[in-house]
Order: sequence, then structure tokens, then C-alpha cells
Amino acid sequence: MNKIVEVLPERTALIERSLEICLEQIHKAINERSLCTIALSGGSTPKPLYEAIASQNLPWDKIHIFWGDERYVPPDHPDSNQRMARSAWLDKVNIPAANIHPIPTDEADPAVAAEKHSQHLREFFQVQPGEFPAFDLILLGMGDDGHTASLFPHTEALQVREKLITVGDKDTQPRITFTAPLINHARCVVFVVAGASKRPALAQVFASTADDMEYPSRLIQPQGELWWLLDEAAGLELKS
Ligand SMILES: O=C1O[C@H](COP(=O)(O)O)[C@@H](O)[C@H](O)[C@H]1O
Repeated sequence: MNKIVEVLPERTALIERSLEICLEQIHKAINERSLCTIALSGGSTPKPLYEAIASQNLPWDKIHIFWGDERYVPPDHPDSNQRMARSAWLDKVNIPAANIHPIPTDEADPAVAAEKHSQHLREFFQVQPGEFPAFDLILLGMGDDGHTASLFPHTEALQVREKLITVGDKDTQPRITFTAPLINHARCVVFVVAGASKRPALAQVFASTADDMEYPSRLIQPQGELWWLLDEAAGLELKS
């Protein structure tokens, strides 16, 4: 793993740097494999990044969009990660509908939706049960509690080792989430984290010893590149 930490002076610089890294990874994947697979994060932080990507001239037909986690709500719900990414980015560019791979949230049982989407990933990436595909780029955020994707502290989802996708648990509300092993098979993982409220959890995520179950972002140790892009409010104590 190649881990790079950058602390940017403020949020605009954080988004500009995040855009640069994303564009590098997109072009690299397309040059090497003629295709780029990206998994998006939700929450509020990445919205300006998605708006910035939407203004780029990219070979959209070669880019496939997935989500690292989703709230278990319909796609038009205000909390939907899919809805945010569509309005900030995907609805503004000429990307084929078949290149957008939302997490289904219409099954009565979220575990059925998780398995259905796992099967979709296996078919798309042509991997067998038990194998993990390698996304070109996985974007992640981090909550104030140290969660990432929908891997929340002390939840069963953190223990899942064999599956691609599982059911996360946000205060008893189900969510669908990539598992840590799926994220860790990515070629490149980029955390984009902003705001002083993230500082205490970041200190624990970067500590040499701390509880991975208390701070799930510690579980993210990909085989490829790992970028931590922080604004100064979040990363003040990590500035070298
Ligand atoms: O719940 C979630 O929160 C995290 C962090 O969100 P932010 O609003 O602090 O940026 C996000 O990465 C995750 O995808 C989302 O479901």
C-alpha cells in the first residue's frame, strides 16, 4: 500500500486537489484498461467535487459509476446518495444510463438488495463468488465517529470478510455498504475529509494503535494507493 496524506489550506483547495487526483486516476485507468470504474461516497463533503467533475470533458462512455454505500431509501429521497450524485454530476453529463450502477433499495429485505447488487458486481467485473473485483477508484468520506461508507462503529458489517456488499447499521436504520475487503481490493482509494468535527476521530484513525471496531476507517488499507485529502480544519494535527 502506498499511503499519501495531504492537508490543504481550506475547502476549495481540498476540492481542487481531489479533482486532480480523480482525473489522474480516471485517465490512467482508461489508458491502461479502456475503462474506469468509480465508486462514489455520499454525505455532504463530496458534492462540490462531483460538480467539478461534471464540468470536465471526459470520455463518459468509458466511465462506470457505482456507490460505496447507500441509505435504504428510494432514489428520489433527500437522503439518497444516488440522488445527490445524479443532481451534482451524472444528470449534467452525457454518460450512458447503462454505465450507472445504483445500489437497489426496493427490496423488502435489505439483505436481498445487498446480495442482488453483489451479483451485479460479480457479473460486471466477471469474478467468481469468493473473489473480489478491483475498482479503479473508490471515493470515501469519514463521519465524525470514524465511520466510512456505511461501516459504523461496533456493527456486524465490520466483521464481514467473505462478501462484497453487506447491510450496514446506522442507529438501527439499515444501509447498504461495500465491505472493507471489497474496498481494500481497489487500485486507488481516496478519502476526502473536511471540517473540525472530524479531528478527534482522525487522530484515532491515524494513531499507531487504536480500536478498529471503534474507528472503522482504520480498516481501510487497500492493496493499491491510499490518499487522505484533508482540509486544515480536519487535518491540522496531521500536518507535517
Ligand atoms: O453517512 C455518510 O457519511 C459519510 C461522511 O459524510 P459527510 O457528510 O461528513 O461528508 C459518507 O462518507 C458516507 O458515504 C455517508 O453515507
